[in-house]
Amino acid sequence: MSSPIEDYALIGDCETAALVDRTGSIDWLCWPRFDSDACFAALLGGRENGRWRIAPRDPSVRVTRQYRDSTLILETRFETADGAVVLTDFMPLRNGSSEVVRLVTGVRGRVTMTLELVLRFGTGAIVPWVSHLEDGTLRAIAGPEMVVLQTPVVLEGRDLTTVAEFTVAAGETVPCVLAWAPSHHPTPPPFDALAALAETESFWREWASSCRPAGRWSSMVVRSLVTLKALIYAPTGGIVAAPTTSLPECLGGTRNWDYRFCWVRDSTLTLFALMNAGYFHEAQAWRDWLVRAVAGSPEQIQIMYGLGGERRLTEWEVPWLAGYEGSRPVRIGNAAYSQLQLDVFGEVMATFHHARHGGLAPESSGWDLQKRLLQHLETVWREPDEGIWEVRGPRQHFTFSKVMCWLAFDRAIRSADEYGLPGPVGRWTALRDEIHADVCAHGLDPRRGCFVQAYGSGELDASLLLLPKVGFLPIEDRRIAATIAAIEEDLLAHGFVLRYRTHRTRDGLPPGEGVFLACSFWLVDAYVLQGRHAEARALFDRLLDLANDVGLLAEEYDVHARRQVGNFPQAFTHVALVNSAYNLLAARPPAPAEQQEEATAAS
Ligand SMILES: OC[C@H]1O[C@H](O[C@H]2O[C@H](CO)[C@@H](O)[C@H](O)[C@H]2O)[C@H](O)[C@@H](O)[C@@H]1O
Repeated sequence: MSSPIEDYALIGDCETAALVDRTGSIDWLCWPRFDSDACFAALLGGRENGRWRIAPRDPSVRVTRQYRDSTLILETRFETADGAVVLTDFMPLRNGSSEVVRLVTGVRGRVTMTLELVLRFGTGAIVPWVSHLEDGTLRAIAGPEMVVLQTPVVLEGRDLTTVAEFTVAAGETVPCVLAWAPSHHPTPPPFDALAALAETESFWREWASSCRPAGRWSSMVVRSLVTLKALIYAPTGGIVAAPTTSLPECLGGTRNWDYRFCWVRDSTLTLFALMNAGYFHEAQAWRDWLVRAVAGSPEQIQIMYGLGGERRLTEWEVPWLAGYEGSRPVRIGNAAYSQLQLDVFGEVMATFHHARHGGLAPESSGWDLQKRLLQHLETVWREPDEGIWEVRGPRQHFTFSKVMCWLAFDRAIRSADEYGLPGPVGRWTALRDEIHADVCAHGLDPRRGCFVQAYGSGELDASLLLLPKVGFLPIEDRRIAATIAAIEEDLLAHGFVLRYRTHRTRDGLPPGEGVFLACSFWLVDAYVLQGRHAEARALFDRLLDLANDVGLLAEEYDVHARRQVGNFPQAFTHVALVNSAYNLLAARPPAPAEQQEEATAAS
């Protein structure tokens, strides 16, 4: 059985990522891309579905771990009765090859370690053919894939598993390097693990050093940004929503989805957070990715794509995996790719508008693309859709979707005005005003005076917290105040925010899920706008407390089980965290005592 979600840490090389638990086991790794088949899938099944564990043979008295400063290099320290070792895990940035490096360094005494490598290609199903080459390399091949293990440790094959036992004394370092290559390529050459460590460290340090300081929240903000950067597929600029599939939104339930794709929504929001923190290079790469991905007929625009812009993301269920704590089915692919979600138009237009402010290099095809999107939006905004939450029930006229259509035209008008870009501005203005009137007429509950989830519905929806943030109505507007109050009354669980009441909404799925962390950060933002600073800070700090020991958050949190749930780590959540931190920071100047605290945190 896998570990609790919060026991995992992320390592990655900006093309794929792995999850390592507190016992030194890598239980998830898709190779060579985020969306490839996994060779370690124990996360969604058992050890027989593939994992790589390096840990002390005898029980550890204490396990602590941390990332090395602002990097993606994980250090797990095991204390045993015989001494202490540090296991350093990382994936070097690629330079033609792809590796997972594990270094075992003795800190005190002499510690006997065990290594157990279970390679199962095809996401936990295929046992490869394993051979020991003359130079000591272990090579595993099945079909198109090859994985090799290079280490001075003497390896042995037992029960379709590679095992070893070795002792590390204080001051010694034992390297283990696992490399992937297509099976028709030559076996990867010997790899200098220590040189790679130094290069990887300086890459991440340098990248993190240009982050705009976030006062007392700097370390959590940097961790979130490093995580977001790790989710960007470097060759194309596409951004995955999370590196995992099918971590359940409800333990033991069926709300299990594949997030290893690029949602236009999640990607734009990620960029927003990165730009907020001062990163524009990634924005440029993603804009170019988007221009390529949506090229062609505007009617065929999708809400999500593959890493390279692939369009067919057919969803299927994996029969051989038992699922995370029995949460089945395990899904690969995501049927949401063919949905209509009107909010993405607003998110795209807002992000590009923001990027212009930040000085993103002008590019004519970028504006052309945006104009084409608006042309298409003009023909579809009156349609019902699946909405931001991607319901699998009947389409509805979701209020948030319509508001984001308003936003799309509003930001286009502003871009045209401020940067002298060609319109038709008059046409966009008429549409913007028409949508605004439509939402105010149909998206409001006349009895309570608050906005509701969908036209004609009495249900609330946490996405409505974003209405003042995008400027649809001012925060002082009584309808906005009523909406925030109604959400506080109806959607809070232990002070955190549910997306909506699943048992009262036709989302096509059995009810029940955790509180949605991004939505909880949106409540922080709403409090900031309302000037409720103490409540905003209190909620923000409670949310930060949900992060695991290395600062990572999943999509949701189960307040009863006190467990993280949903895919992990999730971009959406970390994006919201970053934005809330900057919003809180900008809200008011810190008191003198806090200034001192923040200066210490930033140094
Ligand atoms: O629970 C229903 C839906 O859950 C997923 O969508 C959620 O994740 C997306 C990626 O982070 C996010 O963009 C969306 O707003 C969330 O609702 C899943 O991908 C859907 O297929 C599923 O219907």
